[in-house]
Amino acid sequence: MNPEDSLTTLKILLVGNSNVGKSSLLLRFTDDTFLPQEEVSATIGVDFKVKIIDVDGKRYKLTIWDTAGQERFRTLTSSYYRGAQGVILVYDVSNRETFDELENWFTELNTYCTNKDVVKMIVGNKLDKESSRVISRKEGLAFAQKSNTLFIECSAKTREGVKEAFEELVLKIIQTPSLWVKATPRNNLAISPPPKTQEDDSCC
Ligand SMILES: Nc1nc2c(ncn2[C@@H]2O[C@H](COP(=O)(O)OP(=O)(O)OP(=O)(O)O)[C@@H](O)[C@H]2O)c(=O)[nH]1
Repeated sequence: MNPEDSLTTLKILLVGNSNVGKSSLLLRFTDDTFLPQEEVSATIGVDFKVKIIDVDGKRYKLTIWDTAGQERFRTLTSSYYRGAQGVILVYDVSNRETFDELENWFTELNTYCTNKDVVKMIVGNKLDKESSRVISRKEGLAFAQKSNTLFIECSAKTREGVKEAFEELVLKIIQTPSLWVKATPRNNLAISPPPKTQEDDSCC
């Protein structure tokens, strides 16, 4: 058996307006690469990548799904959300419209997400464009707090904050036991135990 098959698999989605940098964040996180503007094309439908990461001393297999921000390229919305444990809502710190439209992304997420405890994170991307920033960190954070989500600013271009965003999201997912559903080859859905804590060690 491939050792990767026994890993806990977590499904994470990237949503947000077109051009905010969802595909770039995914590429930076999985391949540590940033494509020049002329090589970037809009996502059509859905794309996904797999990445193995270690968080809190344990190894996880992430399947990270990237959707098209443009309405005309969006397909299969409900199947995309099904079973997701984490959702990253991305906006561009230099574009107010992408921030204002986060409300619509929340509505879509609340309509289609099957996990009621799904962990949500708001990510303000393009932090490197400091001189054209229109959403302050304070405003982004206030919205995230109001929406009860995690928050981080980052730049797919400079890599600042990207790894931290995914790691923080995964950490929160593993701290949410109701999301611990693991696919195994024999019985399709098995609940895996929550991570061991210090309390466990001291118990009995
Ligand atoms: N300066 C800067 N530009 C970025 C950053 N991230 C992405 N971009 C640029 O923003 C543009 C859009 O990036 P994409 O990753 O294709 O955006 P997307 O959200 O996946 O777009 P859709 O596929 O249409 O939904 C590209 O020209 C990227 O090079 C960043 O952190 N900083």
